[in-house]
Amino acid sequence: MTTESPRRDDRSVPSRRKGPLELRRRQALQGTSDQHLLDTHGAGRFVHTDPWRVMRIQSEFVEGFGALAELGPAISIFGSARTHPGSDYYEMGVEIGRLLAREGVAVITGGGPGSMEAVNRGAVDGSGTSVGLGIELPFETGFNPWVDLGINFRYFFARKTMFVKYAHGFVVLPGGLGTLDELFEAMVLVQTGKVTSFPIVLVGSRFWGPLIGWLKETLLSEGMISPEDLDLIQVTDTAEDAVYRVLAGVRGETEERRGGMYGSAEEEEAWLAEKADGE
Ligand SMILES: C/C(=C\CNc1ncnc2c1ncn2[C@@H]1O[C@H](COP(=O)(O)O)[C@@H](O)[C@H]1O)CO
Repeated sequence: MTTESPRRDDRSVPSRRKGPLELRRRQALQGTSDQHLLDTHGAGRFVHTDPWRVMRIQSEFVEGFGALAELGPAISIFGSARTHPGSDYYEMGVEIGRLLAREGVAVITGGGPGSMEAVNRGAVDGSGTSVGLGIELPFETGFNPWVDLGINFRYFFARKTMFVKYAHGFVVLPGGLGTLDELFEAMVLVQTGKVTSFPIVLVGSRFWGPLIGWLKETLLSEGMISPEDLDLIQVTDTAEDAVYRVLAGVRGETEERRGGMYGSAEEEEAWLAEKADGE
């Protein structure tokens, strides 16, 4: 038995157009857009629908672009939400914020506690521009007191766009999952050519060393990344060198100065040898 195709103009099949959509059968029996707009029953439900979310997402981009368009030179700095004043990582963050501010470079952080606070604090101390891009979380922490220009986001992806679009490079302090997410997103954007000339400097060789070792010994040796991908990141141990490297990278000076991730090919060899000796 063959099944005949229904005729396009079969009037027994409910059908109608809704903007660009062609709707048939059950799809066509839902109300029109105007009916939904004017209907007061269940008012408030609409804010949980995807079209409404699209508007909110759009407004986050509009707000972000509007607030940051005239920021000038800026560096985004990531790092743990859990470090405390007095710890090495926190104090490193303060110093990096201060040094960038003194170079006339704005800092952009996640606006939260820990190393984010440290960097914002340093920027204020250095009389610079201190930006925080907050994120709505179930455990709300609010902006740290050293954020001078704060924008709160509902959506991670809109916020991430701002970190990249308005910064000329990234500095990454030790951190957890949030920091790793931000680091790897940046690396993928550079690897895939979505952003160019974008230096990424990791601070803390003891902290980052094992990750770099894994990238080399597992990802590279199993052919999951190319040797050039390892050049996407640099590692250093001082605030001065981190700021020097990220600003040199912004100015396109990276290649003259750098032979490998550890500043020079020799330094990198030495680090690898030390690691092989069972550090
Ligand atoms: C967990 C705590 C506070 C959370 N508040 C945050 N506010 C703003 N941005 C945040 C927050 N937590 C994480 N981030 C982002 O991720 C990075 C740090 O995450 P990690 O997992 O601590 O490494 C950071 O760069 C932010 O952009 C306080 O207990």
